[in-house]
Amino acid sequence: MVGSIFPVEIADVTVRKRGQALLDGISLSLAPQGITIVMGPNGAGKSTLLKALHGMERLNGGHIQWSQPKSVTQKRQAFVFQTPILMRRPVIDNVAYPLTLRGVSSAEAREKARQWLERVKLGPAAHQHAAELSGGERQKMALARALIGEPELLFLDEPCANLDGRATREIEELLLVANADGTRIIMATHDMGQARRLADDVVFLNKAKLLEHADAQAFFESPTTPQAQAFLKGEIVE
Ligand SMILES: Nc1ncnc2c1ncn2[C@@H]1O[C@H](COP(=O)(O)OP(=O)(O)OP(=O)(O)O)[C@@H](O)[C@H]1O
Repeated sequence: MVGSIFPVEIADVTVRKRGQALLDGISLSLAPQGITIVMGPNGAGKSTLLKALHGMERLNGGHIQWSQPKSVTQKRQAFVFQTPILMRRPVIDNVAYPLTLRGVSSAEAREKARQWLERVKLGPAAHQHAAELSGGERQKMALARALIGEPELLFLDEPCANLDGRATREIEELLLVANADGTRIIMATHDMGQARRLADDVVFLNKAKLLEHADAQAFFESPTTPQAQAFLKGEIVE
């Protein structure tokens, strides 16, 4: 049994594009358990941080040190984007895809996908075309496709940004169950209520810089920076 990919040490990470720093000297250590919520105003660098951790951004400085080699680390992660990627296939094949990629037989992959579709309450939609699903259903499908591979770490970038309350609640319940079952979660959200409901710890970014990393209770009750205080009051942060 190979050990955990956690903890991860993020040391002085900088990402620049077209002369602009999207991440500016970020240093952070993330523990093996829980749900980390990445918060901050528009353009703060939340998506870029998630993508950098997932190996999707070239770093201009610093480094990210996982507790396992890169080849192991990347296979143990999954990423759910704000707008789910849809394959032009039935829902069940979209969900089975990560397993077929790994060489699991089509019958076994489809059976596992069917079970996951039941868990996310999409069982009746299994044979619909993915493009026929509503926004909330697409996100649940994306979540099932991410979780079917039993990732040690799941990234989510604003997964509920365009969803109604009911779909948001369903996604949050699935995330809490996944986390209780052992999947580490790192998620970017604008939604303060969602952050309060889900976070064990909060990473607060503003203008490409890390301003706070704290336990959720400490962050929400006594944020230390004026920017986080203003953000939590719903003020515009500059
Ligand atoms: N490929 C790119 N080239 C140039 N600038 C970019 C690129 N991607 C993002 N940016 C800019 O970098 C900044 C940080 O973007 P990022 O998406 O990480 O922020 P965010 O906190 O996730 O924002 P939002 O809440 O709006 O999604 C923004 O100003 C954005 O416009």
